[in-house]
Amino acid sequence: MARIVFDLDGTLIDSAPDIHLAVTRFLEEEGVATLDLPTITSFIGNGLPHLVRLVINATPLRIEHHARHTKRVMEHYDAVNGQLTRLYPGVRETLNVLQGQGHQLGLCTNKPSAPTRAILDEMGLIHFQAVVGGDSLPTRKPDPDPLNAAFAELGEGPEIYVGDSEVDAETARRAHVPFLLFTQGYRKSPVAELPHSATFDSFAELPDLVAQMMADTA
Ligand SMILES: O=C(O)COP(=O)(O)O
Ligand SMILES: [Mg+2]
Repeated sequence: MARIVFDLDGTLIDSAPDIHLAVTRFLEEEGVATLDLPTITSFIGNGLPHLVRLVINATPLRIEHHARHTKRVMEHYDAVNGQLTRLYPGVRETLNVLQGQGHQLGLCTNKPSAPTRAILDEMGLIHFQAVVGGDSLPTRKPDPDPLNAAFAELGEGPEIYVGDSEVDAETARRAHVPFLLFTQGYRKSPVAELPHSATFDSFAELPDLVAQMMADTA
């Protein structure tokens, strides 16, 4: 059986509306014009401190206050996390199927660990034997270390990484791990520009895709 590690934002959950809400509350508090959902969605992928840097660059706010602003956006996010976030269709059923087939499941996200644990609890996603967050290690994706750490915690078996973005494709490439690209997440470039082993549009396709990859590598 395989070790399958998943990305979180834009892969298992559509969390952009809550991240947008947190940033909106923060910008209102600062008396600054708010940014729309597509803009904030395009900022997701490299972790919250990076997202706040992009927000600062898009507003009159100043980079000297990055640490304080990051802390405040995080507080707003912790307060709203789960309100507007939804699982992508079929996620729960597919995780149940893969776990039932004996695969070892893990999570590797650039979202900080505390809100990651909170949203997994909220969504009842209890499938992961390894959870690596954006602040779990000194580096984050696209550095391959967090992904490798998740696989190491899962023990033995072929490795598969499942994600939605440029950052995930690059992480998989650097870790030399087969990458399954979910096409309905927060990717900014065309599918063809992201290195991948296969793509899928719906979670119902994933168990067959995994079985096929295992047969190909056997
Ligand atoms: O928090 C982010 O910026 C991205 O999170 P992800 O790695 O789960 O897509
Ligand atoms: Mg993602």
